[in-house]
Amino acid sequence: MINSHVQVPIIDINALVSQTSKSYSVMAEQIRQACQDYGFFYIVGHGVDEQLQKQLENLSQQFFAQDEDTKLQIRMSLGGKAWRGYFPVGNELTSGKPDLKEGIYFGAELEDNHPLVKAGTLMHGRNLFPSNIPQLRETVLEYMHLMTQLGHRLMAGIALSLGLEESYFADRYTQDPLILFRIFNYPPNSSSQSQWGVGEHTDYGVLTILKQDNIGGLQVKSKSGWIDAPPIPNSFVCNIGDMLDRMTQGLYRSTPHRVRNLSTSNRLSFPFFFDPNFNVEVKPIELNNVVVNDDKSDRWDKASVHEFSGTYGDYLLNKVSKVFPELPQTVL
Ligand SMILES: O=C(O)CCC(=O)C(=O)O
Ligand SMILES: [Fe+2]
Repeated sequence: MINSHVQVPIIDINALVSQTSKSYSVMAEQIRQACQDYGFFYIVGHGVDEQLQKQLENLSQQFFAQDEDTKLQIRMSLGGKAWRGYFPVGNELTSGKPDLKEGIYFGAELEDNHPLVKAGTLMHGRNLFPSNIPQLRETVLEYMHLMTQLGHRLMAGIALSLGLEESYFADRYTQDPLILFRIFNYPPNSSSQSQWGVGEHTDYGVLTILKQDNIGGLQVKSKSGWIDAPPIPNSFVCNIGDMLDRMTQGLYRSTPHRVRNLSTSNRLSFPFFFDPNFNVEVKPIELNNVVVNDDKSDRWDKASVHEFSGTYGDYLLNKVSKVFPELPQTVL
């Protein structure tokens, strides 16, 4: 059952990205409300080049339309410890169940002599790009660059929404963020038993910025039940992840969400994950008047993000090792 009376709020962030206004107090309040009530919000007025977005969509469509063997030329097992490349439908698990989606994993493009790559750190390294669609490389790199800039501005907005100084997160966690980017293709449900494109989960980091095409299928678990987050032209869907839940002691919840493509066409989506630096320890923020919310029973995985200790990398690797059990699992 979907509750169609409740909607994820829409926030215009033009002032935040163009930095034209000295006062962001109204917007900061909107962000606070949205993060507390939904853990999700749409952004408009973000200024991300529409032409580039269109190009990204077209090239991605072109990639997924190819036969499996061609797509497998950049398969994840060739990406080694960097965990980059293509995975076919059914290979990624959410809560132990295969998702009805295929996709490509990307991340910050790091040279072999980068210290983290030299140390053999999982999830760091070079991307795998398809040689037969050469424009995809520059388009993805440019898109990740713009999303990274946007991520920094949104974290400034989130800091303000918590009554913190604008640079709070940059100073402690996201000066050099962990960047992961994925392109997913959700085929239509062919069988009568409709399968989840991605099952119920929360995201792991601080902030996800999602571009979705015009098909729809994303659902968010709001306080009044599951609601749709339908496509809104030239918007992005933002949601907060487990690390922001942890930092705010549950004031900003990492909200469960899931996807089911009930249309008869493929659905493309482009989640961009703006996460804390891999090697930093994520600690609670000293917030005034915050009632700690750590009710594990209502979390999808019955786990507490508040109990773990260690770096963001430790948290992430523990999670993702369950998603792709067959990939390299050791850091060194
Ligand atoms: O495809 C979508 O709309 C959402 C994907 C998602 O939730 C994720 O990758 O974490
Ligand atoms: Fe997600």
